[in-house]
Amino acid sequence: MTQKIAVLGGGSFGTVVANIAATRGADVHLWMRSEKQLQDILETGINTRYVPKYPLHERLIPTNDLAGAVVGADIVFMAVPSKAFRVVLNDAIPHLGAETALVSLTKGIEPEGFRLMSEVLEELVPDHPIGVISGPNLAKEIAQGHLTGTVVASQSPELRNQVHDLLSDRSFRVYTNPDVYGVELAGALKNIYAIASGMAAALGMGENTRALLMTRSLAEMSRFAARLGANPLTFIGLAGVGDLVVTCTSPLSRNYRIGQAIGQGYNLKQAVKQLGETAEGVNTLKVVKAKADELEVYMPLVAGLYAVVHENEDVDVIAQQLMLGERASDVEFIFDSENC
Ligand SMILES: NC(=O)c1ccc[n+]([C@@H]2O[C@H](COP(=O)([O-])OP(=O)(O)OC[C@H]3O[C@@H](n4cnc5c(N)ncnc54)[C@H](O)[C@@H]3O)[C@@H](O)[C@H]2O)c1
Ligand SMILES: O=P(O)(O)OC[C@H](O)CO
Repeated sequence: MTQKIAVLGGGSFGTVVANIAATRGADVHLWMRSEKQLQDILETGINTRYVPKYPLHERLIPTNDLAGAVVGADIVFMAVPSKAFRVVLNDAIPHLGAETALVSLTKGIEPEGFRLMSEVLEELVPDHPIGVISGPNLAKEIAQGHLTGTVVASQSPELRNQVHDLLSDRSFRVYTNPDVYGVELAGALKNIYAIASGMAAALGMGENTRALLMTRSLAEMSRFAARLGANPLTFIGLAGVGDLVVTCTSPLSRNYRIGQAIGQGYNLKQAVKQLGETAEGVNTLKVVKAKADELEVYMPLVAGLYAVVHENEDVDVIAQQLMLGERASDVEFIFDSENC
């Protein structure tokens, strides 16, 4: 039987995931709140604002009727920014079927209580199968047909298989992982380091610097994640290394572009305004800095970036402090730092 899929959020990533599912034969309802955007898609068959030149499949039904999109859906994919996630989910809940699965595509953290989106799902829809998708997935590259890998994480093997079968196609390969928290945390954390990398590029720093930054970012992310109970090995997969590589090197990443703008001398407010799209890393940086301070996790890059982005500290001064920081081990999950 044809599956009914709902994707809530008509931005770049929601649109490409909806289109892949439609191309694979599902009936897909792509919900967006903007009437203007809806009319544009109905008239042109393209989401011009977010993914121009990407024709949408005829099975993709754009709509602003949330109830109509969600009723009878086998899977609801949540594709709104983290700040809107809880509100949109609450609006959708009355229309969910008893068996409907929910999968988050969102890479952010709710500031109150440091909740990841899977935790918001567990809190609000505890009886439904839930999962998350994360990985090196620049929406605009997926739209261009570039070969792409992603990760679906869920504690339910049935849901992992269901999403794998729904979204796998010639240019989109789906891997699975049971570590929901680790996959999701990796996707949220890498946005922070993409800002730092964009900034370093704008300041003319070299490839040695980029390699140093990305490798130490990975060490810092996994240290923090391990302290929160995630499996640090998850970070060597696509959701960790993979996504860190793509967002720390590509100007298609909005978080990277925020860093570039700050490196060019714009302040945060100007950089966010200029971007005009979601850059989750800006808030994630704040939330993670507070959590790292609370848990006393050593995160020098987060502390340094926070000082530059949110406290207007001089980037050269912070970079010097980082370079002259305390003695540290290269690979800390293997060697005890006391013996290095
Ligand atoms: N774009 C990508 O390449 C990409 C890839 C993977 C994951 N993500 C993640 O997916 C999430 C969504 O990102 P995106 O790129 O699609 O964002 P986007 O900025 O392109 O679009 C966000 C969409 O959500 C809508 N929205 C915002 N607030 C809303 C609200 N209160 N109610 C209803 N709709 C609302 C906007 O109108 C817009 O249609 C983010 O967490 C992002 O990190 C993005
Ligand atoms: O544009 P960004 O920085 O939100 O990154 C998009 C995706 O997360 C890349 O995997």
